[in-house]
Amino acid sequence: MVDLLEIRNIRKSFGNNVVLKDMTFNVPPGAIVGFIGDNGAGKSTTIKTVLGLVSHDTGTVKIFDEENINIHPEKKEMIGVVFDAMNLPAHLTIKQLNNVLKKLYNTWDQNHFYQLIHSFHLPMDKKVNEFSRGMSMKLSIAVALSHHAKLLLLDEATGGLDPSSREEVLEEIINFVKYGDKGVLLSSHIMSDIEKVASHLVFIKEGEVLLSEEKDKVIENYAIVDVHENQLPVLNKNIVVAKRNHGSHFSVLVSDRKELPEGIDSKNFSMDELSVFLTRSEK
Ligand SMILES: Nc1ncnc2c1ncn2[C@@H]1O[C@H](COP(=O)(O)OP(=O)(O)OP(=O)(O)O)[C@@H](O)[C@H]1O
Repeated sequence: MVDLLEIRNIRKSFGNNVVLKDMTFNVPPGAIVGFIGDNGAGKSTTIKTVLGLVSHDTGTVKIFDEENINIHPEKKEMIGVVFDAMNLPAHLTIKQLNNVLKKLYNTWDQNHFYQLIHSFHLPMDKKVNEFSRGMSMKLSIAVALSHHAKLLLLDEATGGLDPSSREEVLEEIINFVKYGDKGVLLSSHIMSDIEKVASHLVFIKEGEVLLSEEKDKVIENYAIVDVHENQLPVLNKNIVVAKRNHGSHFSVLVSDRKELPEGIDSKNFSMDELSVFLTRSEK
């Protein structure tokens, strides 16, 4: 099966500021890709580029194997999007919104929408502009999940949610990919969420991909080792992903712990530690 989303060598600048440099990764069918990077790393710009909301300078974006600029409006319905600040019509109640969305999307699934509204504990009678930030977020997620999308682009979608709402939303995201034909790009700063649901990890820093890998491979094979600078040359260059300098010592992230020379001990790491390591490392 072809990738649902394929981003190849994307470069984007705003004036002299190059914010995406050679960005390359993909979302295969069945995958939940955790998209991770510090504030300003380029996550939202990447997602906006995918949607054609900002133009890119060079590179290609393919959605469902078609260049995103050529994508037919009907196929656009197959993309569900949640941004941090969504603009759903403020003066409508959920029932009224349902009537609008029914006309907007050929594939609108009212039953599923109301099911999600119920399990997200959203009020039917309040207007959207009376919703809290978290409630608005849950509503946006319910909308994105209710038009039979094949690809979900979720930008910080779980950020403002309380722990039990986050769990409900994460369960729905896992449900979304369960038949193996749909995929999700999920940007988040909450590493426990990524750890819970992601099948793939894409870490970026200053518009560049530092690591793009299946999560299980990272957990099974990757390791962080502490070495003296004199020991650096004994490490196989092909397995060195990134390193951090601490004076005469280095912490090194390697992609295959089995390739480590004898006498160099590896340590396990949490997703949080991996995230901090990568964003503070040199390549
Ligand atoms: N419209 C714009 N004009 C100029 N610069 C922009 C614009 N949009 C984004 N940028 C810049 O692009 C860079 C990447 O921003 P982006 O919003 O993609 O980061 P992000 O990874 O989503 O960050 P956060 O985690 O804080 O949401 C930042 O330096 C930002 O200032």
